[in-house]
Amino acid sequence: MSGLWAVVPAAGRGTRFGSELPKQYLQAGGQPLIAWTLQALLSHPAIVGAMVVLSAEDAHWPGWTELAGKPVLTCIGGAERADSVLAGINALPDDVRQDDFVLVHDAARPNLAHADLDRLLDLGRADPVGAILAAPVRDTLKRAGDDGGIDGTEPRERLWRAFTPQMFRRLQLSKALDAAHAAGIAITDEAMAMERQGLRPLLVEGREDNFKVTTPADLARFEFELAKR
Ligand SMILES: Nc1ccn([C@@H]2O[C@H](COP(=O)(O)OP(=O)(O)OP(=O)(O)O)[C@@H](O)[C@H]2O)c(=O)n1
Ligand SMILES: C[C@](O)(CO)[C@H](O)COP(=O)(O)O
Repeated sequence: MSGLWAVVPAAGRGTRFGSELPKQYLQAGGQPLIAWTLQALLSHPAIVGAMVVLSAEDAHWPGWTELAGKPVLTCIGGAERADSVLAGINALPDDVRQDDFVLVHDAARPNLAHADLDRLLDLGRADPVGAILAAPVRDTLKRAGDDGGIDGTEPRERLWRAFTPQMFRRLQLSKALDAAHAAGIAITDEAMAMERQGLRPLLVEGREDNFKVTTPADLARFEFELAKR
């Protein structure tokens, strides 16, 4: 089975994190978060290269052209994450066929485990649509009122939290993203674009520690995870 390219959206500003430096370049364990993310992907035998999607204003990209002996390419993303993902897919090398699976993984998720990637690839490759890593909601969900009080409790049966990587076939995903963009629909993950096409990607349960670094508490959590390695 041929290897997969990973599209790594890394063009965000990290507004919710609140630092001057975009969060994907914040240091943990002696290197920027994006280095941990790329190493987690490129050290896996099934991943053959990474397309890192950068902001046009990015002044921090270290300029890697190879990591773990595999090619690292870059392109410029867009205003929204979905725009960046589409730019990354369109910039992939021509030898990535239209029906090849591609993996999309947030630069801001540095703690991806190979066991999760193995499971996603095994199940996703066998699925007619593709698959995403996710985890069932295990907490009670409250809807907040404007005053900070509880407006109600939401049913959580069969609710899952979507993670990345998410894996879909190149042409099918680019068409779905194009369609959502044309319809002016805000897409927050690749699966949502596929769902809009009437497709039902497979949910693959992944580890809760494959979290996205969004706030300073998440960075502290990743540093704790590193200390356990
Ligand atoms: N226009 C954008 C926005 C986000 N991303 C990337 O998508 C991933 C997940 O997005 P998020 O956690 O929201 O990152 P930011 O957009 O940077 O965070 P914020 O919403 O707090 O600004 C990150 O790796 C981010 O760099 C991107 O490539 N292009
Ligand atoms: C793609 C994602 O990480 C899945 O949970 C999430 O939707 C990204 O959301 P963000 O607001 O762009 O961080």
